[in-house]
Amino acid sequence: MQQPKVYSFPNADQVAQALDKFLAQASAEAIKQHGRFSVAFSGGSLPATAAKYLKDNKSVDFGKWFVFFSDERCVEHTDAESNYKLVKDELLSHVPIPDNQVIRISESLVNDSKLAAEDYDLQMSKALGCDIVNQPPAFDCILLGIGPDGHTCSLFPGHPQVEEKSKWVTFIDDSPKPPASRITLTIPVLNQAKNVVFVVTGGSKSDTVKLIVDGRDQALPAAHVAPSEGGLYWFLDDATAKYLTVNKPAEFKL
Ligand SMILES: O=C(O)[C@H](O)[C@@H](O)[C@H](O)[C@H](O)COP(=O)(O)O
Repeated sequence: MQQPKVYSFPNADQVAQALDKFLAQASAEAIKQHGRFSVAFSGGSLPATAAKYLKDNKSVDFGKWFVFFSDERCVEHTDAESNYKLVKDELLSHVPIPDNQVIRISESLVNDSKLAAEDYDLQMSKALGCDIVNQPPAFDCILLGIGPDGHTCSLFPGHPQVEEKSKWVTFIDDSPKPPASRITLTIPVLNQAKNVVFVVTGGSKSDTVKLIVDGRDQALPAAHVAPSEGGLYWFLDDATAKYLTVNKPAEFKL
């Protein structure tokens, strides 16, 4: 596992500018190497930050992007709680990603999170064109946030989903963060990715980030994210990075 690369910026707007540059380069490299860019988005504040400059970046070949969701609430696609709706509003409705290259939860299954998770796993393996029965899919990029409790995706402290090793998509019906029913990628998938990028701004999680980035406190699910061969990145604002002393922020240069 590589050491995390930590970048810190004066404010969330500059985090968004840097993230735009990072994603533009990562997607260009992936498209050059294997003809597509597979990226998974979390919900919360992440889509707005990731899309702020990216949605107007004319250098990006969005036609070769395949968009997935690191986790998703078990709700209709038009529901205000839907991560698909959030990413659509912030990014998908502004850029030319073919609709059949956006892999979303099946609406017909949102009332059965177990079936929704199994279906999403099948959709994921079909879209990535690989037989992932024996090994997790290798996303080009997975974009993650964290909660104050150190959750990421819908992997929450003290919940069994954090330890799931044989499924690539699992489900939860007692999420401490509403809504209660969700599907989520599992740690083996996150750790197979070529790039995992945490985006945390606002300053309210500086203690949590310290425990994860410096302390690698395994009680916190986000600390389980350690890509075996891929890169691990933290895009933070200065208010969030202020307690880091072991993995101090480095100069951002691509
Ligand atoms: O569906 C979700 O709720 C998210 O995927 C979740 O894991 C989110 O990333 C964190 O809760 C951070 O959310 P904020 O960035 O809004 O604090």
